[in-house]
Amino acid sequence: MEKICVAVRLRPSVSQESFNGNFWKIEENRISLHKTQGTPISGCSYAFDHIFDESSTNASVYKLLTKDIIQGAMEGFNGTAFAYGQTSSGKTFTMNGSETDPGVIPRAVQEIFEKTQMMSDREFLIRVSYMEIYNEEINDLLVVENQKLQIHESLERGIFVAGLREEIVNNAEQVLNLLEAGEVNRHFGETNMNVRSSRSHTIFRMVIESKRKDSNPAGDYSTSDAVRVSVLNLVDLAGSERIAKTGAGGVRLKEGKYINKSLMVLGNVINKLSDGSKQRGHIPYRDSKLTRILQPALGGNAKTSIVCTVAPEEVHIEETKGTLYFASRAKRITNCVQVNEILTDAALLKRQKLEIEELRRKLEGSHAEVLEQEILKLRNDLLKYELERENLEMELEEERKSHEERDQWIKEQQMKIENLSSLVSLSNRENNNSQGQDSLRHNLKEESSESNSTSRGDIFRTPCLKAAPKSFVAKRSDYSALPDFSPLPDAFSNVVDEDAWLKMNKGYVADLDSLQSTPAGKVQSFPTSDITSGCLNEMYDGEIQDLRRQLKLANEKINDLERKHSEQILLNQQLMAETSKLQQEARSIREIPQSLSESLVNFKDSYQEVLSALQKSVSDGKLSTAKMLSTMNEVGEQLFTTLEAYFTMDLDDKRSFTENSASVQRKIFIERMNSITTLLGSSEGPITEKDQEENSMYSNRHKDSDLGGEIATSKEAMSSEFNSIKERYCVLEEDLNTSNRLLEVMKYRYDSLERDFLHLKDERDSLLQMVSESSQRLASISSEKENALKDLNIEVRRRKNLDGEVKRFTATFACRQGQLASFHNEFKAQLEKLRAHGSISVPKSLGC
Ligand SMILES: Nc1ncnc2c1ncn2[C@@H]1O[C@H](COP(=O)(O)OP(=O)(O)OP(=O)(O)O)[C@@H](O)[C@H]1O
Repeated sequence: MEKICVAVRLRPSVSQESFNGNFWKIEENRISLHKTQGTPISGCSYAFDHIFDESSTNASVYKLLTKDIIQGAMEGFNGTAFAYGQTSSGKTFTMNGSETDPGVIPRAVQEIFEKTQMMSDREFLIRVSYMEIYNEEINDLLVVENQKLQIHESLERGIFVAGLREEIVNNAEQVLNLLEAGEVNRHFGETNMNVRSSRSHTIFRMVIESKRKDSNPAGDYSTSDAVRVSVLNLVDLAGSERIAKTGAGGVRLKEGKYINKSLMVLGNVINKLSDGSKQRGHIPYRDSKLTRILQPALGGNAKTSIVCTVAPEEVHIEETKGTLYFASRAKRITNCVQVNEILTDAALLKRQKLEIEELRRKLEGSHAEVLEQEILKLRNDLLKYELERENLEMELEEERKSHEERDQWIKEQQMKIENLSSLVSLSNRENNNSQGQDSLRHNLKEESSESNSTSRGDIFRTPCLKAAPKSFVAKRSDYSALPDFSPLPDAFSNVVDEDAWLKMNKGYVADLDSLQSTPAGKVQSFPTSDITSGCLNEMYDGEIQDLRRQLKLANEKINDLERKHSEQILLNQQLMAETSKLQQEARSIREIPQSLSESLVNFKDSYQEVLSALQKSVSDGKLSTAKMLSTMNEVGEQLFTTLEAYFTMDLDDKRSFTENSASVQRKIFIERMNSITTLLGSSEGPITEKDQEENSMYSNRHKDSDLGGEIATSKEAMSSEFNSIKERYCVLEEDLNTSNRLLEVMKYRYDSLERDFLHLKDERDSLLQMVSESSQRLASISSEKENALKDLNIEVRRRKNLDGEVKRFTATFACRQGQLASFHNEFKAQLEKLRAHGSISVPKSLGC
């Protein structure tokens, strides 16, 4: 356990005026606030590991605060150094420094490469990355395009930023150039407090891997093949700021809120960690990206130092108090630091060889040939066993790998089954609501695109990582395994205002329970290597039963839908028949006026033919006036009777009106007219005496009556008759319009029914498609499952056999070791005996 090293640095005053108010006084490692007269203000005195006054240099800060961390990093310990403080208090100055006084980062880089030269017995591989957290988004400062990167966590890599560029570097100059390039991409902005204020938190990271050089093959068995991997974070935080003082507005204001919020989360994490392990409870690392990335440095496996920068001006006293309070809390945090070593199999084997060689050396010097031979035999045996053991270990390793692959495969299958289940249940829901079809299809699409992208594990790799020498990173597997994605709170952009700032800087401990928005991670249980095939069977059977049940339900729903669909079709057909009947009716109604007008034209033609025939007969003197009049009368009567019958029949029952009945009436009339015309034409010769007599009789008969009046009366009757025809025609037209409207409505209804029908058909088709897809998937999953079970059974058997073999081998090995030990003891005893008897002179060094 190791405490975090905390220091405070007071920057030189920027104000020209001399102090005439309260001021900060530094005595050794204590800083306290004093009144103008010099008396200390109670409760405002703080002690830290180191305190740097205005005259301090970056060199001294580096020496006291970071040098140890760098040494640790070279030896395999993780390390973090960061600067915290209000805006314009000197964080960037401390971390980056100036040309004349380089800061912590350039000094650290320089020293690391100097040390790699000095540690000539080890070979190093160093990678660097540089990122910023701006408005709660992680951006790569080495590659401008790498923006909004995500944080992930995996067993092998711990917490890491996916997609962050890692450059392999060979010398300090290369790193400083990268830093310079990164600085260009960093977010700075001008505020009232600082013309070049950092608007983001930056993390400069170096990953140092080292391995002892194999330069001593002659048999220095004290060497180890372990690879040390350490991560060094050098962090320049953005400054906490009072909105009122910085005069921030617009973009600056937004940035300020994000900065304050993340620093508040950092403060909360520090407060929680400083509470002591018993009262700690949940540490809200996940509440900000900054704390999530710095998690190992805060209460984890890292040597950590914090330099808290403060401003001496009286106007900043409140902020300085806040920073000092933060520093005091941080001082209480203890980390659990350990070397990060990866032991290779070769290293383990070497250790064993070393033990055997020691044993051998002890026995060396004996002149007894028998013993020598025995030793040789034992050595040979041992080598044989070692070989066997190596083979077995290799086999075991392979088994383990294939087991892991199988586990991974089973996990994938489980996920597929889960996806399928959710798909089927979604389909059930969707059946009840036809409008949800689109979203279901969308889900299907998503699902398929997801399955297409299972190979997208690449995004978790560090894309630009240059290939390291294979031998060097022999036991480091690639990082493509699925990492645990660490969600961060969405509502990060919640306003953090002046009030929040004040709380933060007065050491206010926020209600952490309300901040703990990160739900505890759910542990998904996957079948482990020692799970029995029976358990797997049960598990899969249960899932498949469940799937089948859901499929059955879906089928029932589909059947129900199909039944409804056929009912709709029946209704549709009825409506269509009705519609076609109505259409026919409307068509015949529409034809009535035209047929009427045609008939009228025909009547008119026939009537005019008769009239002209009469006129001709009268002018030729073939027909007497009396005859003409009586014929006209007859013709008129005939015409009206026919018309009356015609219209009465048509209009009273327009439904039964047909072209045939109309033409029959017309034909009768025309025939009658033709016969009159023929009759008139056939009456030849001049008017006879009889005709004249008839004429005179007719004249006598009608001499009192007015002929003109009679004609006028008949004209009136005719016009009234025409008027009534007109009225009936209007009525008919109205009826026709109504029918047309009715027809339109029917047409519209028909169209909508047709649309519904097509829609239902589509739905049915897509449902059928889905069901067939689901069935196919189910079938393929079942066959895959069966195969997996078979493989698993074989695997389990093989594993058992191997375990047995390993046990047998270990027992034999132990037995041989025992034999060797007893032989050694015996040999020693013999020597002792011989020495005691003084029969031979045995050198003291031999064997004892
Ligand atoms: N110890 C120091 N000696 C000399 N100058 C200093 C010192 N500390 C800070 N300064 C100067 O004060 C100014 C503000 O410092 P700096 O930019 O490092 O503050 P900061 O805390 O990083 O601010 P911000 O949070 O706004 O980025 C700079 O001009 C810097 O050169």
